[in-house]
Amino acid sequence: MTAPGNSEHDLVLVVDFGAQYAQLIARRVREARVYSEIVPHTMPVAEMVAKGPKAIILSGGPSSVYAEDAPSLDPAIFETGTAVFGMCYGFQLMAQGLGGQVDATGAREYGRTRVHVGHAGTLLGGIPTEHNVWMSHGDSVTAAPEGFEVLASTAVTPVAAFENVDRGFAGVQWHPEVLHTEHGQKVLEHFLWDIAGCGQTWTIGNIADEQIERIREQIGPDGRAICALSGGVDSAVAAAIVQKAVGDRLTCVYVDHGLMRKGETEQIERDFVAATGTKLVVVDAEKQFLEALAGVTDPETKRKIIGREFIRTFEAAEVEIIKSAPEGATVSFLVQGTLYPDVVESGGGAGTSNIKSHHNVGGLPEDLEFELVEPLRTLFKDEVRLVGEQLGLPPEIVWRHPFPGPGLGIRIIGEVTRERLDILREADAIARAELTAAGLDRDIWQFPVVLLADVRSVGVQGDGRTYGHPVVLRPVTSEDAMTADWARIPYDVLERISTRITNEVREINRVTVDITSKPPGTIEWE
Ligand SMILES: Nc1ncnc2c1ncn2[C@@H]1O[C@H](COP(=O)(O)OP(=O)(O)OP(=O)(O)O)[C@@H](O)[C@H]1O
Ligand SMILES: O=c1[nH]c(=O)c2[nH+]cn([C@@H]3O[C@H](COP(=O)(O)O)[C@@H](O)[C@H]3O)c2[nH]1
Ligand SMILES: NC(=O)CC[C@H](N)C(=O)O
Ligand SMILES: [Mg+2]
Repeated sequence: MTAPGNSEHDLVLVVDFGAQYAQLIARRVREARVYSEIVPHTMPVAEMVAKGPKAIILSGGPSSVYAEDAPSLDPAIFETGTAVFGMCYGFQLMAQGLGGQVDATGAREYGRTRVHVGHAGTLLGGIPTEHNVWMSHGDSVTAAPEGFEVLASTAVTPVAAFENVDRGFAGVQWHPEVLHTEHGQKVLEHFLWDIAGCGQTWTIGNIADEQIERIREQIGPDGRAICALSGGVDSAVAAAIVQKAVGDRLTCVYVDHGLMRKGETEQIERDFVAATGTKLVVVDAEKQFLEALAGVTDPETKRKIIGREFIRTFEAAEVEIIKSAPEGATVSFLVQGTLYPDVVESGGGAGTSNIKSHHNVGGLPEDLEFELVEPLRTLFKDEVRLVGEQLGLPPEIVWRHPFPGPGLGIRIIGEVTRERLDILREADAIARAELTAAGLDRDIWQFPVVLLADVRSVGVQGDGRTYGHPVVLRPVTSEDAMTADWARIPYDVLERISTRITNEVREINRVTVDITSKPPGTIEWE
């Protein structure tokens, strides 16, 4: 995305307090046709002001405003004459910095929460009095600062939104930037357009063309690259972009680590090449991965091992590729389909918590010798799907359910063994087949099946006692994986899945459904 000229477009700064959603806020601002940039909370106010922002948005964050080492906000920001909007932690910072009060009231709200709009004001104008928003907080504003009007409340949070339009200030306890919050974009637009007075002049450029150009420069005229290709949409789109940039100097490498689903490797070997015409090398690395994972149960340790073994596999593949490449050729670039959620969940922001180390970001080994090429690193899945469609990739690839790089390894709770993988593969194949048969693939974002391998429960089958394992069905709806809701799968479909799994997979005698949203849960169990 090219920076706008200073005078041409209004600028909104998103101050990042370690939020999961800073990049999402910046994106929503751009969708409101206003240019935005993210800055760390450590940037001095004078430096922010020097950028000439029309408005400043304060993000959420993991800390408590009253904690000793909490990222703070220089109150000078409120004297600059710039409009300010706070979300969650940012809202709490505004309350604290302007003379209100924030406390740990014990009222915690995670996920879907009903808000009641008592007084719409400018911020909540035209929005239904009762609506659902997505919350993720443990602290609450207990008193709004003087001169502010309280606009909304929830059953346990008396001050859930406020504004002082004369000074250009507003804030909400919830997350208007996430998909699951109703009317979130409207709230943001009311702030940007009606309170801060931002002009609607910004248009989003053509992501694919911009990236192709950038990658052509990064790899240079002679460089060669390998692409870590999984058959999923992210790496397919990344590969397509890089192929357009450097042509056949790109080789794709698919790793069968033994943690894939039933039939997946065969499908990729067959369909992917047919659909895209890429050069594909398939590496059988099952033994290597399972040996490295033997005896390991801790989720983060699993993730780091898998991340490391991926890189070791790519290094070995590189050596093979060079052997058959023209004389003097070297490969030093590794293309990955890394998306922004992979980065932020791995703790890759200013003060951002490490939620889980994605194998392709936080799970990379320290001695990585490849230079990474990640054309999708600032994007979200729905944007990637759009780029995939623009590039002409077939719908079976663009709309495939995401499947994490560590595969079934992070869906077996306990040690990963070949036997357990086979059990899970069977259960997973049944769940997927029934979902497809019910015509629900496009309604569901993802449908992990999780094997609780160290848990056993008593059952009765064929008049005899069984002592088997439970599986958890985890169907969710989402658009970008940043937030998710549990999917309301029809009972008859659940029934078919349950009956088939317990009939057909001998080791499983119980099927359960996970009905937790994200937050507080994540999509995967590990
Ligand atoms: N089995 C694999 N072989 C080679 N590379 C892989 C494999 N699994 C994952 N990767 C690499 O890790 C990246 C991140 O994995 P991730 O699952 O997030 O993306 P994806 O598989 O491309 O898309 P999707 O999210 O649709 O599954 C991939 O884009 C790819 O570069
Ligand atoms: O390639 C990946 N490598 C990983 O290490 C990884 N961990 C989670 N995921 C996927 O990311 C999305 C969000 O996951 P969570 O809600 O479980 O954090 C979901 O779509 C998950 O399937 C991963 N993908
Ligand atoms: N999501 C957030 O910004 C949370 C703010 C603060 N950590 C709380 O729990 O209240
Ligand atoms: Mg994948």
